[in-house]
Amino acid sequence: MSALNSGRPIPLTVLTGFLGAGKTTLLNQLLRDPALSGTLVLVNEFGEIGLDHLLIEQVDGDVVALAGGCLCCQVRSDLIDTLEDLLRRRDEGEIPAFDRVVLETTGLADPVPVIHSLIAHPYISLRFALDGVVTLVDAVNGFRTLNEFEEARRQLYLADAVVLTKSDLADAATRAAIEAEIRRVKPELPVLDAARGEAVPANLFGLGGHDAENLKPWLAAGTETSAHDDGVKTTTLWSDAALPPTSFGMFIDLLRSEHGAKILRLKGLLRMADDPDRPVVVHGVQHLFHPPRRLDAWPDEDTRTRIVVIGKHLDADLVRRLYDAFAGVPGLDAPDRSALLDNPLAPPGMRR
Ligand SMILES: Nc1nc2c(ncn2[C@@H]2O[C@H](COP(=O)(O)OP(=O)(O)OP(=O)(O)O)[C@@H](O)[C@H]2O)c(=O)[nH]1
Repeated sequence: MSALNSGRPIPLTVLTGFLGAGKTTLLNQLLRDPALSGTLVLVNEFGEIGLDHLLIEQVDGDVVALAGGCLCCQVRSDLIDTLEDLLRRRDEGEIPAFDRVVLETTGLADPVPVIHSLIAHPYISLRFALDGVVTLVDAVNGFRTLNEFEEARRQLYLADAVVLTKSDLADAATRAAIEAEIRRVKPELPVLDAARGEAVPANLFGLGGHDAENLKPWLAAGTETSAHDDGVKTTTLWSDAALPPTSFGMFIDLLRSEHGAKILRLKGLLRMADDPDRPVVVHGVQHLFHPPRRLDAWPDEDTRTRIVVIGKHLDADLVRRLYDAFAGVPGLDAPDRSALLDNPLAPPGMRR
């Protein structure tokens, strides 16, 4: 019997994890599993423009049907409003009667207010039951992130299960150290290794929900969204022109070598000159840049290059000017591509 017919609350899993930990990647894997048919995925994004909902099986629009009987929707303003609207549409038969929800939070989200809204709201708490908080920890960057960001620590404290991602990219010592750190913080927590195929629905769902008693100290500590760490800002770059592949490589190299320590996350959908109809997706997470991936087609009608950079104390104007120089956007007082590449004073790797 579905949750609608039985009147039982709909289980809701919060999927959290710092910027670039691998939440969208894991969701895409999960959505291929028949165990998730009937699931609604809610994507919450940080930044002027969102790319995540486009990268989930490349869909756009309001509520979209995904292959395998799942739905996908973006939290546009407020989580409670979005959930209420979805319930109404579900109850009126406008959208299929989903019987599970997975909420992907933004990487910088403090999960406490999210969970508080879900369990304290008079109507929402009747219709949804918090099934668990699944926190992704990136084996490569996890240590630095846990040290530096209160949001990352809270994500770990509130977890009912941890998924360790990118252990395939970490050496044995780094992997062991991050696992030991997770166990130090929460010894009883199940730690599932994504690279070993342990992050499967059977291990991630039905975690038993949240014990309100355990949550009380956190909720008492403040239900307001904690301010993002000082100096964290999002910059969005757009460009109509197709980028020569070499230019983009150089832009990334320069950005990483000169400003890498200040970059928390870079995500881009790029229009490249060699094949403008098949955009390239790039992901940077702190110093780690993942191999670019080519899509078969643009995920929505916007075929411009879009890049979102989340930085800490990163000079947004400088990033924009650097990008414009490589993208060939003329600007006052800005170097063009050849000036950068032919300049004998350019940083190593940039000279021809
Ligand atoms: N090698 C490897 N790469 C991974 C793994 N998980 C994620 N990635 C890569 O890490 C990058 C970021 O992954 P996403 O899934 O976009 O991360 P996210 O947590 O959704 O990112 P935000 O939405 O910015 O917080 C992508 O290039 C992924 O392909 C993993 O277990 N191993």
